[in-house]
Amino acid sequence: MPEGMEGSSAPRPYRSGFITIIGAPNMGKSTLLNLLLGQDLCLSTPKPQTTRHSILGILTDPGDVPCGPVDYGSGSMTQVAFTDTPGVVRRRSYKLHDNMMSSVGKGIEKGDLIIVASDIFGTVPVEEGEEGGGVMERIARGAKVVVLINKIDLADKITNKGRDITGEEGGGVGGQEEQSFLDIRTSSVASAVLKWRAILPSALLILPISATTGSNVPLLRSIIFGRKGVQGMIRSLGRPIPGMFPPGSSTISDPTILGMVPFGPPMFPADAVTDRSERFVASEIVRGAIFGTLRKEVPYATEVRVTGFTEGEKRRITAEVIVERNSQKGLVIGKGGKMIKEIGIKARGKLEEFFGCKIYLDLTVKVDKDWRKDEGRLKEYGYDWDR
Ligand SMILES: Nc1nc2c(ncn2[C@@H]2O[C@H](COP(=O)(O)OP(=O)(O)OP(=O)(O)O)[C@@H](O)[C@H]2O)c(=O)[nH]1
Repeated sequence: MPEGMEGSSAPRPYRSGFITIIGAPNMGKSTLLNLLLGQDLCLSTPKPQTTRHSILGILTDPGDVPCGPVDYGSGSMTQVAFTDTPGVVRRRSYKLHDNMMSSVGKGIEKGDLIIVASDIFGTVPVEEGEEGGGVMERIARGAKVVVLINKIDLADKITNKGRDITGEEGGGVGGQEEQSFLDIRTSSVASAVLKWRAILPSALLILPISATTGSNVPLLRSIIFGRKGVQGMIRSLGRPIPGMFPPGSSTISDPTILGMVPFGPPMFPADAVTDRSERFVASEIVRGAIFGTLRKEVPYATEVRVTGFTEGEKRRITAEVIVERNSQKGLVIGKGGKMIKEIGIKARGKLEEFFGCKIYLDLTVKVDKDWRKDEGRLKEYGYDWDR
């Protein structure tokens, strides 16, 4: 039994399960998971296709959770292992894309609940078959699904301000009418909800959120963990948006909410955050600094390999930045080493924040021609075909 899990053999007081977050590139999947976890585990940048590996983020809710039909009180516990997956790409140009989509498919297979992340700018349907990683087929075999319409903080930018999303007469701002759900009054959000309801009629919930401002994320969390009072929380928010709940129901019934995560003993120690190694996290942080510094295609052609990682209060991390061409090597290094220095400063700051200690970072740049096309090289760089 893993350390910290002693006494977890009785299955009933626990719920534990996998929730897989999927969606098109740049929908805010990683931002959302970081917010749920309360730390920056996953790379989130304005560039699409930042996420290349599926990453498990573990959240354990230790108490005051009604874990099902029976309220077990403060000894109850729910553990959710969220999987952040790469954005679903339609055009696969490299073996790397095959690996990314393979991990989406594996995540979908593993998920007890699938969260489909979308945004208000144009819903990208999850297609059947390879492009969608088989999500429709998985739902047909019993996976539950929740759709999130992210980036509602930007809704005003693309739609008429002040329009009541319920579409009912007299629903304008400042009237005497009942408050519409969460006071989101933009038609873009309302039409996105209806669009997704048509695509995934069985979705348990279609919820507008903002992963940057946190709008509705506490509600999402309470729903996932089946917290006490969640029904009241939903009711207090006002009229539901048409299509938010499955046909025929105006809210989620208690058993459905409480059943999002199945019964079972915890899968990880209560203080676990991820199943990934510290070296992996370090390589992702350096890759994030590259995405945040370099332009156009270059970040996509780079990989980071941590070659040295010491423990202790002052850590030394050595890493290779791998590129595909000599010309890219020049761009990564920059005039007089300016670029690599900037990447190093950004990465070191984030590394120190994550690991909570002083970091010495040594970066070197290396060319490995066409590494993205070569399965063997991908495996060597940690692209796992089994997860
Ligand atoms: N305004 C706004 N921006 C957001 C929100 N959520 C995410 N973003 C931004 O959207 C961009 C993409 O976010 P990510 O979390 O990297 O998206 P992703 O879906 O993981 O992206 P892939 O790596 O392509 O799969 C980043 O610049 C985020 O800061 C949101 O709710 N509102």
